[in-house]
Amino acid sequence: MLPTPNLDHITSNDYENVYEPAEDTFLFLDALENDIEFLKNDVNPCICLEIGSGTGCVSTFLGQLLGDGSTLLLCTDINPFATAITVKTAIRNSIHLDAITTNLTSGLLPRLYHKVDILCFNPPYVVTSSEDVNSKNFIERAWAGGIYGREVIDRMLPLANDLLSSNGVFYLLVISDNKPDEICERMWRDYKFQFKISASRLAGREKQFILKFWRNQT
Ligand SMILES: C[S@@+](CC[C@H](N)C(=O)[O-])C[C@H]1O[C@@H](n2cnc3c(N)ncnc32)[C@H](O)[C@@H]1O
Repeated sequence: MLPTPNLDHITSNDYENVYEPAEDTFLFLDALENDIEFLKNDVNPCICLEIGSGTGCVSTFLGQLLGDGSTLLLCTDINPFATAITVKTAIRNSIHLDAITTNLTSGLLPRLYHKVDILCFNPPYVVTSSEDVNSKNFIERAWAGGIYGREVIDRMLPLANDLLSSNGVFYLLVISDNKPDEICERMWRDYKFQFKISASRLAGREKQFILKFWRNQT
């Protein structure tokens, strides 16, 4: 396994405002590393986009896995502290990426000259009240997913359909409470995305899954 990105520039004070990498983050890294030959050879990405990049650990790791620096790495996060740290993490690990503070993909489209080939989202997925989804507290906003933990996820699904290139792939982290079967059915029914569970892990009592969606037979 490639070493995880160096995060020693991030202080405990930073983690009061930015989601600290946890089991879900590391499951994401595993799923990307397991798929790297497929991603390099079959997807051959021009643009990768991570929504909700937090510390930037996932996108920086993806940049390291892809290795040649020719893929444009873009990140968004609704939290300005997160986008600032995402850029620092990339620089600390000699990766170039751009990070934009915005809600999901708003404000991003004018910057895209090509559809997205690899889309990653480790969303707020914990079941909470709907009010918590729009909390002013950035840490709460990192995990609060509203009803069934699906409120942010459900806003992202149609955007994934709009953004992905024809051979693009979308990795989405979910937990059992989010009803992964229903998400997959919806992606197939509404957008004809094929799907599989790319990785899964029990973290405490929570079963986490990385769902992988794509359009073509790959
Ligand atoms: C579970 S954390 C994941 C962070 C990081 N990707 C990781 O794996 O460690 C979810 C991230 O999504 C961000 N987020 C929440 N709602 C968002 C939205 N509407 N648009 C963009 N980012 C959002 C949070 O600020 C947080 O950084």
